[in-house]
Amino acid sequence: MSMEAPETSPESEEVPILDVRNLQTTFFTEKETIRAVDGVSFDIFPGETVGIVGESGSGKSVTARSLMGLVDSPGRIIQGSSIRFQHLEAVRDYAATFPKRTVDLGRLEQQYDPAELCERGGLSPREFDRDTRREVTIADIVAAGYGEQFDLVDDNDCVFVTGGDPDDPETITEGFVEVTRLTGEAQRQMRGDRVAMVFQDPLTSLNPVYTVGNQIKEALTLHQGISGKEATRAAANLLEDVGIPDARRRVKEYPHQFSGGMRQRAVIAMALACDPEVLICDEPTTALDVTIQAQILDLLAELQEERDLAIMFITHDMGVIADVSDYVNVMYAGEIVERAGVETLFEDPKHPYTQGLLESIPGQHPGERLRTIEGSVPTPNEQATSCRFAPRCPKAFDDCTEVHPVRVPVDDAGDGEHSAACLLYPEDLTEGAAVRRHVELQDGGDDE
Ligand SMILES: Nc1ncnc2c1ncn2[C@@H]1O[C@H](COP(=O)(O)OP(=O)(O)OP(=O)(O)O)[C@@H](O)[C@H]1O
Ligand code: NI
Repeated sequence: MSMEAPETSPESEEVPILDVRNLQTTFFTEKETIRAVDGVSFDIFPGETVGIVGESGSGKSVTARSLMGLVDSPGRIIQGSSIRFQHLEAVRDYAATFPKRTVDLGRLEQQYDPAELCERGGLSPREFDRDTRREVTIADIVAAGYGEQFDLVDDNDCVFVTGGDPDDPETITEGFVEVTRLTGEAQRQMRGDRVAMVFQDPLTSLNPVYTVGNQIKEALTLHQGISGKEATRAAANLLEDVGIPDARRRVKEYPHQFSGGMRQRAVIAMALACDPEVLICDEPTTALDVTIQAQILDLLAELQEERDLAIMFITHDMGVIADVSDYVNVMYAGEIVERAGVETLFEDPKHPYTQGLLESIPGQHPGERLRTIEGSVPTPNEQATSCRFAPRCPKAFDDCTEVHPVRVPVDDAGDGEHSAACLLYPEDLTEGAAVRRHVELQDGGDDE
């Protein structure tokens, strides 16, 4: 996985493997429109675990399924959303395999002025998770699905090269595969070979009528092209890697012969059979008892270290989040309301929702009844014009029902590592000035 090309600069290692911007996944049911994921932005670096935490119905699983290209009908990822997969080896591989779907963005960058395109199309920089039009790039416009209207790209295009010659994939130094634009074989290759997912219930991933070994072998054949005796051996090795004792015998057993914890280990082995760069875990330990849960979390940490895996870890359990994450995204009603490094989040939570979640961890106030946040997560049916947490928020004031907060930096360092979407911030401004700042940012900055 190392980047051996001599022209690769050291900075290229600093690129997040997944860059998610303004992700919006909407369910268009007969009865209503549900904006399950509504403008979510975050990134994940190789070897890093990014947690997503929030109450039931906040949009965690739909975020995960969007990254996997597994959104069920009547759901759709809508225009403006972008999920960039920025693994250099994968980009080269895709450019070689799908040359007709590969675009030289470097060339387009020389021909077009993104700010002018925004102006012409009436596009707000918010659409690209940017503060001002000047910050918008051609990559933003194309990735978010606005390239067609300016005749920059075709519907089919999904591999975007920003450095190097797309016709000579080995020379590529920078680029991305846009996950939201993948279809057909290109999508299948991403889902299998590059990004894998582990669900809460291992039985959704295991077929009861085949042996565990055969299912892992099938994954190995499909994604790594190995079969026969070699695959049998590799399957047993994988089971061993995930800590299943007596693996050589157990590959021949059926899922029902495994305990819950062992099944989840088998599912993780299956995910690893694809040798993915990104592993998405959606409540993988929720159904397990505490001891087994801890073992699975240890296993994931070990595998991450060995393979430099990027992990997105979803749970509603603040305790688990504290254990596994490097960074945490707190989700509420389809939005990320706070993001911080794990220690910062627990020591200095800024958003009243995060503060509420932390207060509701059992054992915070011994002898007292467990505190909970009253009420429940609303279903976002319309574009937000106010703070969706305001009706439950102990700190809400009048403007909270009038202005939709934008996520702003809240850390002392001001490096953007810690941000929250709440009208109480930035703290150094007066309440009125802070509210005005949010209105301005919402409108797309003070571009002149
Ligand atoms: N197939 C679907 N059709 C319609 N609405 C859906 C569908 N899947 C999810 N939703 C809606 O999207 C919203 C977010 O759901 P999601 O499953 O992502 O929540 P979650 O945060 O994972 O919750 P939990 O902790 O219960 O798993 C919910 O309002 C849900 O009703
Ligand atoms: Ni879920």
